Amino acid sequence: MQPVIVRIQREPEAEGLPLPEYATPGAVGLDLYAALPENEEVIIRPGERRLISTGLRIAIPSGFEGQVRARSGLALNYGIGLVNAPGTIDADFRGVLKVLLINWGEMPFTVRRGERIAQLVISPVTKAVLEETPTLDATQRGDGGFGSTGICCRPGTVNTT
Ligand SMILES: O=c1ccn([C@H]2C[C@H](O)[C@@H](COP(=O)(O)OP(=O)(O)OP(=O)(O)O)O2)c(=O)[nH]1
Ligand SMILES: [Mg+2]
Repeated sequence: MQPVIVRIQREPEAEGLPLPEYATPGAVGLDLYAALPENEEVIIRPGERRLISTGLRIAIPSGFEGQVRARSGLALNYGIGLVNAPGTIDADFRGVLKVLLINWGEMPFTVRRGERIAQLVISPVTKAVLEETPTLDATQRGDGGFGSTGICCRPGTVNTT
């Protein structure tokens, strides 16, 4: 796999923090660090959402996108997710990358400087060219969706519980 170069710039708030990094050689997400001031913590109460800065600006090359994804450990242990999961980082975005956390759990969750709050996946994307047409080709699925093949079970079986 040929790595793609993503240029990154730190704001003063991110000085002293590690750059986002892959936790293991096979990891696909770069862990993102909260760039809160040293003496400031953010408490997210159950049901609340908070925007946390990474203090970083990045330039994703054209043909790629960034996806901000939740960390499953925070989700499992504290109910912490992303309101806009996954967050979309456009290739032309040059603002400060931020993470929109939400507390789906039962306990207040505290975010402190330097904590790994989410992960950034860089993915290739394709651009669509829309062609308007009066008819579309027929398919086996047709208009079916939203559980048309069966809600929970093997296709064609009925959930009786
Ligand atoms: O979790 C996120 C999601 C987005 N962004 C930044 C990068 C992205 O390129 C920009 C716009 O995001 P999006 O297109 O999802 O939001 P929008 O509501 O459509 O805003 P806009 O009108 O600016 O596109 O905001 C973040 O920093 N974090
Ligand atoms: Mg947008």
